[in-house]
Amino acid sequence: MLRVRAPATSANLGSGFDTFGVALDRPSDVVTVEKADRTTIDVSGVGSRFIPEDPEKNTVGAVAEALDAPAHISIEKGVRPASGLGSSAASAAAAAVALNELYDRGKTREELVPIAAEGEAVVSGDAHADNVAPSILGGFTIARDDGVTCLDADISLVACLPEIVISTRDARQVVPEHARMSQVVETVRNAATLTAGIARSDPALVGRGMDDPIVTPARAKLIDGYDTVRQAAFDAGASGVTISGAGPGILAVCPGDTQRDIALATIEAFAEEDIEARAFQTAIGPGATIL
Ligand SMILES: Nc1ncnc2c1ncn2[C@@H]1O[C@H](COP(=O)(O)OP(=O)(O)OP(=O)(O)O)[C@@H](O)[C@H]1O
Ligand SMILES: N[C@@H](CCO)C(=O)O
Repeated sequence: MLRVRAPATSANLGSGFDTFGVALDRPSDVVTVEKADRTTIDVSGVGSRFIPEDPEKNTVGAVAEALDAPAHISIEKGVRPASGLGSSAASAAAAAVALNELYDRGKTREELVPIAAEGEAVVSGDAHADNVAPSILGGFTIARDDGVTCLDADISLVACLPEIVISTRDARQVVPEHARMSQVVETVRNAATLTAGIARSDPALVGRGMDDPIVTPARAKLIDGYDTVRQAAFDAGASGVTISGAGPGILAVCPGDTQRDIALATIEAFAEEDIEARAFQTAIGPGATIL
């Protein structure tokens, strides 16, 4: 029997759609695996009643299949599903690390990324790796089809989670098919600025580099109160604010000692719209850990 904790993640960071992601130091999922003749799954914890236990429909089932590692898999959810905090990816990442170890498959952490991404295909129709990469490797990750680049950084964040449900599948439907060249230029400029900010652990640069003129404006329409909350976070000192993953979570970068004020400001701004929310005061953190 083996237990692995894998963290929530925030993907995209605005300018890095389907490419950038960060591991968050909280919340997380814990997955326990035990060898079995066929894969079975049980799920407990936050939002577990919305998560299928059928291996064909749960992200961890796809991972067990891809590693040819049948097991009884117990998932303790700490990351609410359909949150924008990489809930489905946290379970997949934990299962990939756990099953690789349980069956002695000898894959490196980087080799486990596309395997865990198979789980994302089950829930969103697309095997994007921008959540599973940081959940497995930790830090800030740049996920490409041919591998992952990983950087450590010390950045404080607030992840605010409103009581709204948006599925990644639905949020991918509103992504524009085309962009103007001026928008592409702005996105490249911002993505480069953000990456430099990560390399320097500079929250001002990271925040400035999160602006995205293409995907975020289209998705913001799905989140009631998005503009109010974004402005409230900036007023409380955030250096950058964007949608976390496919939403509805919102991610704010917190310079200096602004974290608590930003967390409260985002909760209050959602409350003004009659939406309950909770805010995690978090930071870029480590990847999956064998317990
Ligand atoms: N192990 C799992 N954990 C969480 N959700 C799962 C799992 N397996 C399947 N699902 C399904 O995946 C969906 C949630 O995934 P989705 O990608 O929409 O949200 P998310 O992972 O929180 O968000 P994001 O990828 O935007 O950060 C729900 O419909 C849920 O039932
Ligand atoms: N890059 C993905 C992350 C959510 O799974 C998206 O924004 O759709």
